[in-house]
Amino acid sequence: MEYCIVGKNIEKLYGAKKVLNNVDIHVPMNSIYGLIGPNDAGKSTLLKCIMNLIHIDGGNIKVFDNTSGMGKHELNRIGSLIEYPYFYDDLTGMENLLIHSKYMGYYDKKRIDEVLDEVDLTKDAEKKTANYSMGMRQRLAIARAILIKPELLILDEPINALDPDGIKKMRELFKLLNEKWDTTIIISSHILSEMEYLASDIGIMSNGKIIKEKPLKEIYKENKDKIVARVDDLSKAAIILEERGVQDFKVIDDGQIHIFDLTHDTSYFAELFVQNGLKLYQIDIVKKTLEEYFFEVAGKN
Ligand SMILES: Nc1ncnc2c1ncn2[C@@H]1O[C@H](COP(=O)(O)OP(=O)(O)OP(=O)(O)O)[C@@H](O)[C@H]1O
Repeated sequence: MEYCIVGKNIEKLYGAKKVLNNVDIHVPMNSIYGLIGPNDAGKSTLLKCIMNLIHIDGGNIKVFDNTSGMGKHELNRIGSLIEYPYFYDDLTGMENLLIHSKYMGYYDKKRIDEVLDEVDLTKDAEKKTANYSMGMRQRLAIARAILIKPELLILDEPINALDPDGIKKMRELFKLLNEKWDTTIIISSHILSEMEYLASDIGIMSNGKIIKEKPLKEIYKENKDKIVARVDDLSKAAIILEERGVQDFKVIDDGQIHIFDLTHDTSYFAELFVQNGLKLYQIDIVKKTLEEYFFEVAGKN
């Protein structure tokens, strides 16, 4: 597998506190890598270390082919949004992007108009950013990050200030960048349902470590689906299952029974319950969500 970023044994201390404790990270080329974890896990710190905004105290980070980490050459291939989106607030959105494109040596007025349109800011382009809402600042920061058509995009909680429409548009934009330009994207977020839509790979951080790293597809494959049935008499349903030798099930308080033994399908259990006189209100196969997986993994750690 080809990787865009490989970090090994990364350590970062603030005073005596080890904020990153031997972090290993592997970001596959052309992936959308969702970095998730509770508050204080160290996600922003890790992204800052990858960006070389702060120095690491141990370990190493390979960016593209550069084993010394992020250098000048790599920075020209990267777009980022880390923490609060700062701008020259006396200038307009457009002027801020013009300055950034000159600074990056990527002057293309057409591209500036294009990114403003992509983040839905065309009509606000001539307003001073001092008058932007937080959501508008976040969208302008995303426009700035994608301006140079980066090969790698590093986004720290890029959607937390956006409304549902803004979140949907950004999701489509990130997917488009990934599919059309092969942009590798590392994105940290607390919105796990959003990560499920977006990410191809997941890294779970807890207490300054990456405790799990996997393609989302594998997470789904490993985490067994379950059959969820809603019936009128849960105790009777449990007895019926036991009589049939089904042991891997759980009675849930709110009228549901969860069956993890999937050697039979839903129609088998539907027939079994109905033939034994139960009222069956609903029966479905349900996939484990990323949120459930996250709590399971984070809970163990
Ligand atoms: N400049 C700093 N000086 C001292 N401690 C810091 C500094 N920056 C971060 N920390 C500490 O490092 C720890 C990890 O912070 P970090 O912001 O990386 O976590 P996070 O996972 O991004 O959290 P959140 O989800 O809340 O954004 C926290 O305990 C924080 O207080």
